[in-house]
Amino acid sequence: MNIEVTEIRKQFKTPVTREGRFAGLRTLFSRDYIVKEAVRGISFQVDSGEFIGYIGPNGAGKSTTIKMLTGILHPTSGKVLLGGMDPHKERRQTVRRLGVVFGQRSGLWWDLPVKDSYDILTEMYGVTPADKKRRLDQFAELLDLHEFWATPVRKLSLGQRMRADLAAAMLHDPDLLFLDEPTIGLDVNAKRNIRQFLKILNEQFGKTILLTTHDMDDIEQLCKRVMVINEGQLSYDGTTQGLRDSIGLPTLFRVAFRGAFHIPEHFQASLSERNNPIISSSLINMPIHVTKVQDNIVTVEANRQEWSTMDILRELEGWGEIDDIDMEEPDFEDVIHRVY
Ligand SMILES: Nc1ncnc2c1ncn2[C@@H]1O[C@H](COP(=O)(O)OP(=O)(O)OP(=O)(O)O)[C@@H](O)[C@H]1O
Repeated sequence: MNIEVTEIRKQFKTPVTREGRFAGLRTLFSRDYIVKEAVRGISFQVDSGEFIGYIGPNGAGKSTTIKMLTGILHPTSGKVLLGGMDPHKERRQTVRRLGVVFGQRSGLWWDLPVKDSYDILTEMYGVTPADKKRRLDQFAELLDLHEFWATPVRKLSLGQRMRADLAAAMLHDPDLLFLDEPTIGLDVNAKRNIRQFLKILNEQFGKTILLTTHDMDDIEQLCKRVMVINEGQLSYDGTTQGLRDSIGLPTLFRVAFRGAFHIPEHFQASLSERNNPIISSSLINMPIHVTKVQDNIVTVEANRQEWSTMDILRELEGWGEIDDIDMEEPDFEDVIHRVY
């Protein structure tokens, strides 16, 4: 199911709080409001089958956007269409095709065993017993649900609860999934399991997934495309690799030479800068420069926006006979840090 979002805005009006006698009553009847524009004119399209990340700093407007997409909030202006339907006006039809998972709170009944929650949900969505059985068998295996099948939700570990919630969101076989922080608070192992499951949902089941997260490993490992929201507006919409490239943090190449090698002087900017910052400042703009030489290993920082990997390798080959090369991309956390 595709998503079409056109120029959506959301303003929140909160009454100005009065002070002094009868403050509460005066606030209630006040005509003065503070207007907060949480989302300020966002447009994007998501094709069926995409796995897209939606990231931004705290308070940027992510949850407000998701609430408008899922029909919980109505945009102050602009339009949302999910598979051609308005999620607010055609709520019943859209809800059937949506799955929503919030990492911070469970969609299951706290005191009931997991399986009882599934019974209620399948009733609510009118899922046939045969479909219910088929889907639960499938997810029980993929998410290892059996170990806590009869346990009340409140007694589950965070990782178990997340698995139970994901299966719950899939019971009515939605086309489109909204996931809000599905790996929050999980240990490395549990995160890996959840990511693997999400990958299967997207690649094998063809689900369209929009993922909100503060975990940049989620984005790197799962999403080809990422949108960044900053102060209510999109500041980036493109490939994850493109975001990395646009920030221009250097890639590190560690090259081991066999035997003698020669580094052309103009690539030694950083080395000489350490010794003499004045001489080399004009050379620092070279697309690659050597930052360290230790025995036969040369470390080179390269700006891959200016030179392709092939250009860089060709240049390095000219310096001597290469024994081995190790390449290290900039850390995605660092990239995002620059974007925010
Ligand atoms: N119901 C509301 N009334 C008034 N202001 C609100 C309301 N909901 C959100 N806001 C404000 O709108 C802005 C965006 O909030 P939102 O929850 O969408 O951010 P977010 O990107 O999801 O943040 P986080 O990463 O912390 O969850 C914030 O300044 C928030 O205080």
